[in-house]
Amino acid sequence: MSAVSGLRIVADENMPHVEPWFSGLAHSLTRKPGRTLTRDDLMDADVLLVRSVTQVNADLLTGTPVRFVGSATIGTDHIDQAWLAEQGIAFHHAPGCNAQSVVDWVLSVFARLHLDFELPWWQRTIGVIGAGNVGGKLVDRLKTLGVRTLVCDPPRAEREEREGTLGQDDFVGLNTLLQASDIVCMHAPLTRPGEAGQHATEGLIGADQLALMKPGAWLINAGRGPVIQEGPLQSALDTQCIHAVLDVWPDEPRVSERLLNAVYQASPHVAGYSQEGKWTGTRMLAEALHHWANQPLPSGPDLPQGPTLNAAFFSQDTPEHLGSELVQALHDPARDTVAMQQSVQGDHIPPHTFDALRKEYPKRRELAAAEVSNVPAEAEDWLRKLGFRL
Ligand SMILES: NC(=O)C1=CN([C@@H]2O[C@H](COP(=O)(O)OP(=O)(O)OC[C@H]3O[C@@H](n4cnc5c(N)ncnc54)[C@H](O)[C@@H]3O)[C@@H](O)[C@H]2O)C=CC1
Ligand SMILES: O=C(O)C(=O)[C@H](O)COP(=O)(O)O
Repeated sequence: MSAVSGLRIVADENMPHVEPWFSGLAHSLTRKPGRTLTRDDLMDADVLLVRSVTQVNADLLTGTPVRFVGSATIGTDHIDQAWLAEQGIAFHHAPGCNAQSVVDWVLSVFARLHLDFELPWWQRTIGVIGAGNVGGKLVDRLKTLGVRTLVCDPPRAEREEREGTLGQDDFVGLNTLLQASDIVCMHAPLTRPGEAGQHATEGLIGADQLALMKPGAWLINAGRGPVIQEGPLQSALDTQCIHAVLDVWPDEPRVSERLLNAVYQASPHVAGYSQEGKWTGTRMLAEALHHWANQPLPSGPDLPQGPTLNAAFFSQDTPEHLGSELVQALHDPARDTVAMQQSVQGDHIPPHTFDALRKEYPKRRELAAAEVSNVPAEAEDWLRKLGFRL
């Protein structure tokens, strides 16, 4: 195939590192707000680069010259992949790009629970629903830390049974996981019956499922909001003794004040927003587009060196306490919660305010980017297992 260049590229204005990686291929590079992108914006575009807020389907692309769509995300529920394939439009996304970021975000929530409630989460049973790139990494990290984990992932369990590769994780059914877990972490994609049949996840967690949870258990969702039904969740938080931490919302980008007030920690769909995760998402699309265009990938930008944390400045009561404080130093979910609470207008956070919180989100690094100095010998093993470099 001959090399393609001079592409007219339209990219989401919130996608970082686009110029250094794509300008060599571009005749024009136009940045647009992804949420409000229209068909008219694409009448002169060959390539469309989006994030999770743009619905890419026949309504958006019919009659446009777009031949390549890239989404710098793990999730693909905003993309009508079947329609793109029918039209012969190439599609690429970025599987796993920000998986470590989400795992580190979960650890920051655990650290908050430890510091606020003295909850020794490492001695509890943690259930993970959806064990792909994100959930699988989380399970591995928890096992390394010696935590008892339960995994519910029926599509993976079926595939591994078919392929004879069962054994790495002990899969359990959803009901068993909900009944037996002290903390439930949700990392399933948003899928509908048409594409995923009996394993569709939309509305997977409703009143019957919430009623199975242990009194006092925690439900953490960093997958997609509509996997949990809003009404039953609200009732369970109001009347049952369960607690929730939400990064994604049933009616996102609108968040009701009532639900916001009922959860312990809240964030505006930013679990994957580490600098590493965003950098990798854009780079994976750059690789895919350069491959499609039969052009060599330019050397892109590098991320700055991560921070150094001096353990001597943190409480060293126990290794776990030091770990929680260091994790909070890199990312404190309480900061996001306050920002969400301050964004309520009337009885909800409006979509444009939710999007503004995401657009202006402070830079965040993954645990592995941070180097910790002056670590007491007894804490070294725990900090390494959490993911820090010493
Ligand atoms: N909050 C955030 O910022 C982010 C959210 N996400 C969301 O997390 C989801 C998961 O990400 P990855 O693990 O990288 O995706 P993945 O595709 O690698 O894994 C998803 C796993 O969920 C499993 N699954 C599917 N249906 C299920 C069901 N009914 N019950 C239990 N498990 C089921 C699949 O078999 C698969 O193993 C993404 O689809 C995306 O929607 C991803 C990145 C950032
Ligand atoms: O990768 C995914 O999937 C996500 O959920 C993204 O982290 C969401 O970020 P945006 O694409 O909406 O910026």
